[in-house]
Amino acid sequence: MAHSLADNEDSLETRLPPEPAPRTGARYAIEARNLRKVYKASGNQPAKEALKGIDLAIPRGSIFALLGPNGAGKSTFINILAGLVTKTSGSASIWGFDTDVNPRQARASIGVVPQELNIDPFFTPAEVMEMQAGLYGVPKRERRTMEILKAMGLDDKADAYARTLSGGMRRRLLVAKAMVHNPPVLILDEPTAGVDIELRRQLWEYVKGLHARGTTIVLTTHYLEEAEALCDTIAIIDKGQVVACEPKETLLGRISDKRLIVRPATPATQLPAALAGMKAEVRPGGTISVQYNPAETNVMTILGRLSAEGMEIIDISTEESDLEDVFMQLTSH
Ligand SMILES: Nc1ncnc2c1ncn2[C@@H]1O[C@H](COP(=O)(O)OP(=O)(O)OP(=O)(O)O)[C@@H](O)[C@H]1O
Repeated sequence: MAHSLADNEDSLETRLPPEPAPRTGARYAIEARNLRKVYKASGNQPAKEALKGIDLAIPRGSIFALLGPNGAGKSTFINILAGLVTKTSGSASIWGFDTDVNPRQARASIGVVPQELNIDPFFTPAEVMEMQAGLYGVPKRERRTMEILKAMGLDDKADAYARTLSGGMRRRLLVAKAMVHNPPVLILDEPTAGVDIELRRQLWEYVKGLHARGTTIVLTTHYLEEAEALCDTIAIIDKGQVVACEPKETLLGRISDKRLIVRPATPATQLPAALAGMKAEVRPGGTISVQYNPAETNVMTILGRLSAEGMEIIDISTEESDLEDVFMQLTSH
């Protein structure tokens, strides 16, 4: 992706970020060091330490997921990067630009897609794009309104009132709007919250398209399935701290437990005594799921115990652990 530049610090033109001079950390799209945020006490609300020293390095070119339970601090982190919340201490840089030292370039290096669908219903997508381009000081000759709308599948809606757009189209318009100044990093805050499965998958395809064209993508999500399907690297934040940040496969490999699913001839209504002390449960339909670590427990031992208790088994299968297991283990929720 090309980044030409207005370099005048005094100019309002913060549009296209220059390639920063190579230096430590510049290979990261985003780098946070010991980032802290304490929201001050107000009224009867005590002060809240929302970020307790976040260290995070998001590689350039990745599709990166920021996962965490409600209140973990994900929005606070994103809002600090977007320049909407002031950090208490620590440092953050975007595309190699420190947010304190080069705030304009840092801000020009990211586009943020907010959670809310806040689009004026009486503007058309083309007008929304042109206004945003004006805000970022992108000169007319460099504007790519139709190109971006096309990439988001909205070119045929360029001149329709926003109020006539479907929810999915509005979300795509917000992504298009965030791309107006050609930022190398795009942050999506819960892009598919409350969106049905079909639309979610459609949005994933658009996001993958932007990534394939060179944009680094960072998204927050509550959907483990979304992180698993879309992202190559995943960080889990809990109570203002990073509890894991690894390539997806490494993270999934952390849990070596598997599950053995046993289907008895007579559907089970309660756990057999033979499984006492094991992590087991009866599933709807009367199958029994037993969690085990293959390095410690032999499947035949489990089956042998059930047979010895008189159970007739008609089928067995195994399941690998998924992101949900890792998430539950790391956040102990
Ligand atoms: N403006 C604020 N003033 C005081 N406390 C705040 C403020 N914004 C957030 N908090 C608190 O900081 C903590 C982190 O909130 P944040 O919104 O960053 O979490 P989150 O991970 O984005 O949660 P969610 O997934 O629910 O959006 C929470 O305890 C929240 O109540």
